[in-house]
Amino acid sequence: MKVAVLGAAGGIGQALALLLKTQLPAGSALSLYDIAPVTPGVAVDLSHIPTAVTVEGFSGEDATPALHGADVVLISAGVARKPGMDRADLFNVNAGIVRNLIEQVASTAPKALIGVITNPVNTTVAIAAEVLKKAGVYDKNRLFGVSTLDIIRANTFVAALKGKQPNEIEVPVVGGHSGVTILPLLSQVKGVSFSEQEVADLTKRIQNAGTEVVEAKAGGGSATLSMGQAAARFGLSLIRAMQGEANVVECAYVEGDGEYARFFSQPLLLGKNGIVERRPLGTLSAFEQQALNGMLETLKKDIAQGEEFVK
Ligand SMILES: NC(=O)c1ccc[n+]([C@@H]2O[C@H](COP(=O)([O-])OP(=O)(O)OC[C@H]3O[C@@H](n4cnc5c(N)ncnc54)[C@H](O)[C@@H]3O)[C@@H](O)[C@H]2O)c1
Ligand SMILES: O=C(O)C[C@H](O)C(=O)O
Repeated sequence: MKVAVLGAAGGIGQALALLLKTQLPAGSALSLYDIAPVTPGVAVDLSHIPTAVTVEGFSGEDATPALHGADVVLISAGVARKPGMDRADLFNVNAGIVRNLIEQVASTAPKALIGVITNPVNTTVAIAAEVLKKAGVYDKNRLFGVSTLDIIRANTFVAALKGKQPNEIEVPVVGGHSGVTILPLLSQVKGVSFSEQEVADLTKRIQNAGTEVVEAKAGGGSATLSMGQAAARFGLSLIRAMQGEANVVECAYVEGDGEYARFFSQPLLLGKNGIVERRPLGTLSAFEQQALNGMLETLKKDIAQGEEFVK
């Protein structure tokens, strides 16, 4: 299997590349691309780690040398938030970056599974879908917005509150990846229960966790290390499913049946060609149902902005 990371010299890209170098199955290839000239050096640095994963690095305007033969492409190229900004403020710069990179994926690795990390995810995934469609290679089972960070955060916060080990907790997080569109389904977490106040407080904390990091970094960027871990988890799940492992389920932001919005994060059964089955959300509490209804206008607007951008 070959995994390409686009944006590989950045905060997320380097953390993700390190985790993939140490955790991809033996015989895998890791291909790093970033506009920054340091990228081949990042690859040389990683190549000294003794695992059976080859690493190559490419820089400059052309991403295609990194994309030849890629089975999975993870994209974190773009700018990150500073305090006072919300994710939508990144659109002006990142929309064009994602469009350009996806055009190159479409021409060079049209069958790859693509994970979009670059914000605003609610919108950049719609851009990616429209670009792939224009190129005649869109397959809605192969394009994912990576929302795994919301899940690992939710797992961490719930475990801390309830005195559990984080690996015992799995919180489904559905909707989108910003503010009110992030909806943790706390009513579905096995082995714990919550008061109404706990649900309200936890939901708010999970929705604001990105801002918590942006403010703590005080102008030095947004989440990179936890996102590296989240993207590695998601990318490795894609690889495990592609290699035939059964019952690999992850939540991600994908095009579904449009019941809530064209793109929506929900649990997905993964397989050799990406999504095998979109799983239903299950029974929602009254709080969750109200939050779901309340997010849809925002989410649909975010999606429409991406669709318009490519028209
Ligand atoms: N999906 C999520 O949950 C999630 C979480 C955290 C961050 N993010 C987003 O991920 C993105 C990257 O964050 P980061 O902290 O790694 O930022 P960063 O600034 O550390 O790294 C971004 C990298 O992208 C590269 N880049 C910029 N323009 C490029 C282009 N045209 N082609 C190739 N590479 C290019 C830069 O050279 C840089 O190395 C941001 O948009 C951020 O908001 C998403
Ligand atoms: O908050 C951000 O800007 C980055 C990312 O989307 C996050 O959730 O940490």
